[in-house]
Amino acid sequence: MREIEHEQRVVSRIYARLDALRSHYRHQLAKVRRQERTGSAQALSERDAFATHYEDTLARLDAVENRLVFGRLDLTDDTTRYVGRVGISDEDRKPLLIDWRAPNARPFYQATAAHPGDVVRRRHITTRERTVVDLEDDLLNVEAAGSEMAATLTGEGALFASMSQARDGRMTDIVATIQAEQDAIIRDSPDGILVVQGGPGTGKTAVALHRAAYLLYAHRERMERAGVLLIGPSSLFLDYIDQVLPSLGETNVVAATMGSLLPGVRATEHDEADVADVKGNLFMSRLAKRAVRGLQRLPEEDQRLSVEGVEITLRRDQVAAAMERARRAGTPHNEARVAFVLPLLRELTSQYAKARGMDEKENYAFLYEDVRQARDVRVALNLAWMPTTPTGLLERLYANREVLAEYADEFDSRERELLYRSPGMPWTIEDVPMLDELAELLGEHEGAEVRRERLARARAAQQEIEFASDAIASQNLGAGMVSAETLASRFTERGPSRTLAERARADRTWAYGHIVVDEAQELSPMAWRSLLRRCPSRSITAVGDLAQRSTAAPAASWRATMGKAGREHVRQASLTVSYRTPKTILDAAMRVLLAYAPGDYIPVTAARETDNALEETYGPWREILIDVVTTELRAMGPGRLAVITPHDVRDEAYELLAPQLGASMTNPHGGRLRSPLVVMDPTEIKGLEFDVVVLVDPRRIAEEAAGDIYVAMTRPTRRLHAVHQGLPAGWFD
Ligand SMILES: Nc1ncnc2c1ncn2[C@@H]1O[C@H](COP(=O)(O)OP(=O)(O)OP(=O)(O)O)[C@@H](O)[C@H]1O
Repeated sequence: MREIEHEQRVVSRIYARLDALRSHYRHQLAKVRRQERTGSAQALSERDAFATHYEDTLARLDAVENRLVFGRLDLTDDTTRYVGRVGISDEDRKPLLIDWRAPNARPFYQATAAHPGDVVRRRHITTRERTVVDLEDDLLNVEAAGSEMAATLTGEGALFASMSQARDGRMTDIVATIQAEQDAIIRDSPDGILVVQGGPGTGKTAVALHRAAYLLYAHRERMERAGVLLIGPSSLFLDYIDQVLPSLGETNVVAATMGSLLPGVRATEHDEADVADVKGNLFMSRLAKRAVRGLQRLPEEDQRLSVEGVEITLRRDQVAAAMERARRAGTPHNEARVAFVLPLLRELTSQYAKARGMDEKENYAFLYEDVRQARDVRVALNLAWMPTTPTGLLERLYANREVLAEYADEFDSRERELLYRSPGMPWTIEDVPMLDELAELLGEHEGAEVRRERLARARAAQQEIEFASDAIASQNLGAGMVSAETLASRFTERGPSRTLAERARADRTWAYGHIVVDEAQELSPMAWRSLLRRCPSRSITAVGDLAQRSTAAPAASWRATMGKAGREHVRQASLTVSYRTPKTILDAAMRVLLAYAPGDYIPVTAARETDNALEETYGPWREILIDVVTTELRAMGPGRLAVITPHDVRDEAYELLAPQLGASMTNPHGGRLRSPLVVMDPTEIKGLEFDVVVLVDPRRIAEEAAGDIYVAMTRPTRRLHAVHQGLPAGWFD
């Protein structure tokens, strides 16, 4: 009791300091804002620099209210450190609280009885609002060093309390209870490609997000300037995790799905597995090259062209030479068109001047315009070097079986047929890497005017950055908290402009400082190409589980799924303890997976068990589902329940439940994930978790894809209830 009182005094003092800092920055911000908006551009820019700095700092301080302090380390030299969400010092700059990401907070996550380092005692402090409600100590002294087991999970009480909470449809951060194997991955070097293999519920998503926050802290200069890109499997999933990074005080992360990666295209639906397989194959990049090359066509013979009634000749050999030169420059197709067209227009202008008997030099501008605007000339040059957009080109390619046969000869006729689609159909998520590939090969498709405007904008942005750098330097701002880019992104002559994240999102050619990929097992080799393009520094963390792949064929190794990225410097790590799924359910899921897709899976140990974890009801689901779901909802109390069905009956199951349970399926305050009851198929449910899962027709899900049944069965934190008409022996025994 005395201990709790003591810790309460410390925690209260840290909160008091947090309040003081908040009010200090609020006061400063108000003062800066009161200053008149007059003066030189330099003065304005300084004012804005201050305002931005204060706003950022305030936003960070406001975001860390909950569980601000969660740990204490007692060291061999009799000193004590408190660990929390951010670093806070007192008025004399003496540290009161250490940021969880700082090097000297590391023993909080890493010290074990066997390897205590200089830690004598680690204490987990649990707070509710600002009140200390529980303490839990690990004594890491020499006597304890014999029991390695005790150190496998750290802070078990806090960990179990957090794991056993009812779900509310939003992921929360795990800073207070990060486990040692997770911490090692979170703090790993940013260089190269790190692939993390982990079974269901082992914290891959949590680790990926905390790693993003860690890198933004430990390598702030590099990461803040270029931003971090986070790729998730669906927008629903991004919605599920969107609280985590802000609660860790980080906002400079661009979250996207593969379907929203390419500006201007927004794909939300997947192709069928066999189509997806073809579209993900690296051969597609060759198809892209040939399709773009096909836009550059040498005419069969010389062409007679009419300009204002005067006949001139576009010579085949001159077209060939111009083509050769333009290609040699190595610029994308649309951009190289200028290099192709200019010498030919010059040549045609000479001919035209001669034919009209006029002096070429004296009348060049006007003769040149006549030639350039002549319909014949435009048509002939376009046919030889056609400018186009990625979507236009792919639409024409997929709608033409002959062209497909000509360009895609690596594929057999069945595979080519899978690519065929009629024009006007919406793009799928699997189309995006190919569109991205084409965008890269084609380059910008824009008139000279648009290009000039873009260049002018880029120059203005550069000037703003220089301005901001000056402002930071002259005011001694920054200290790793704010970069010139961030500042420049907040103000322009026209007032506040887009944030770094917004600018990065809108720019196909943006080079990110780091990319974090979740559910990476779903990425095709073509998708990996799109990601590598966005990260020339090859600083990538990919987390996933090969056993949870949706495709019919399980992948043998990570490298095999990654295409070109697999040939880069790839390090692998694994996570082996599941914090979500109770043991009985996890074991059953593994048995089913092995029955449908035998393989060598890295074993996963469940950290917890629940009573009555498995249940089954026999019968036709259309007749019994309402009863099963109603009973489960009642028994669950607070929390969330998911009904998981095969894809083709998902809507039917929803319609069946809606008349009686509609109220549980809507939440006016927070979208679908926040409602107590959802109906989803195995693709949508990926990465999410629920207290209770009712599984409809599991056998069919398993027969369609072993990975899908494994995903579906491992979503619950408490209980799995299957509704079926017969299962093979061994499923639930
Ligand atoms: N160290 C931890 N402390 C507390 N909770 C944890 C910890 N690690 C993971 N969890 C919890 O376990 C659950 C599963 O984590 P997460 O979703 O990150 O797993 P995953 O490996 O991504 O799962 P899946 O493979 O199913 O996508 C989450 O509720 C997460 O908060």
